Amino acid sequence: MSDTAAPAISATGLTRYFDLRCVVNQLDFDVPAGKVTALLGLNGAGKTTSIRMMMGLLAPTRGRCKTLGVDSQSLSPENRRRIGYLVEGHYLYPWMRVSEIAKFTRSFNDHWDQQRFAEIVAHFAIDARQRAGELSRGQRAGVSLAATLAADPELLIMDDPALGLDPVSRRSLNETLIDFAGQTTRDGQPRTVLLSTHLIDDVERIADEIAVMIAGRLLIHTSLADFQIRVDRYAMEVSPDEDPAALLSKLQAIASGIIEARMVGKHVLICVADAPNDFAEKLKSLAHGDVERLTTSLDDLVVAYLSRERAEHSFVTRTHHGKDCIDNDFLVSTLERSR
Ligand SMILES: Nc1ncnc2c1ncn2[C@@H]1O[C@H](COP(=O)(O)OP(=O)(O)OP(=O)(O)O)[C@@H](O)[C@H]1O
Repeated sequence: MSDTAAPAISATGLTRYFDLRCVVNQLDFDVPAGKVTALLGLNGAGKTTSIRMMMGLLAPTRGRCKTLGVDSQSLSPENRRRIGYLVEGHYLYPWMRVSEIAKFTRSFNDHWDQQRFAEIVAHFAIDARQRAGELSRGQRAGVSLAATLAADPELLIMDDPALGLDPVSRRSLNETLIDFAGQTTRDGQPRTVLLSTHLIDDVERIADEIAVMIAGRLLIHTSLADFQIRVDRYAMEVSPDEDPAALLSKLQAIASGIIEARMVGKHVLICVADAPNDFAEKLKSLAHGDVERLTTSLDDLVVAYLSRERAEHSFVTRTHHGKDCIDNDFLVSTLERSR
């Protein structure tokens, strides 16, 4: 899929207030067609509110959003047919058998794929004769997923679909998603997935792109590979009487992308984006011992961003103009002592 194709979702200045509180703040966010994009953020970051505006279920206070090329506030039933929307909770009529849920849902869906429904249901080890009320939470998630995907959506938006699922159900969900995202629709359109989640391990398995929201703002949006390449962690040994504020200033003087610096025991753990080539060398000149570049999981990197109270260093590789934009306006770091 070419990166120049029109985005599946394109939000411009999307903003939402509840009373006087701004919960989504000037969101510029393109969700590329044909890719799986994971939207991350702490509780209350504004993910669900953003998704509801993208789905046309909530009006923005300012700004706008095009979903599959149409203003999200004016999506027709035909437009909506191309969008699958799955939220956590997975409500199903408890008295319906799984097979009846399929029959019921397909009755208002021209593109229904019964084989896909049956395969997904089987993947979650569900007997189609069971009633929804008898299913476990994971199985209910499986039926909702099957019903959503059997409708052959071009755009799939999922809000925390794996919430509360056991590891086996989560694996089934992830495998189903990977399989689904890799296929085109019956009309030959690439499939796009936007997934809000707290499960970073899952993101690593299924997402192409990662977007991070903090306090209503989009802080990072880039490819997963780029994120992992651009963000690094180091451990630097320091003297026990090191002054944290002075050390932080020195760190910021050698790299503008300091995301987090935490004192743990006699080490400072530093998370940095776009570190200059000589960063490790310069750290050595500040250290009172070893400097080590840490092998770091995606979880470590994301948590370093999320653990800040305020949005700090950010990079959004996917702008409307397709160019990289590094926004250091939010670079306000504090060095924390946690010993
Ligand atoms: N209808 C509403 N009225 C008032 N405040 C709301 C409403 N909906 C959401 N909020 C507030 O907006 C903020 C953002 O909520 P939102 O559900 O978008 O966050 P989220 O990132 O999806 O969080 P979570 O990860 O917990 O699902 C929260 O502080 C929430 O309390």
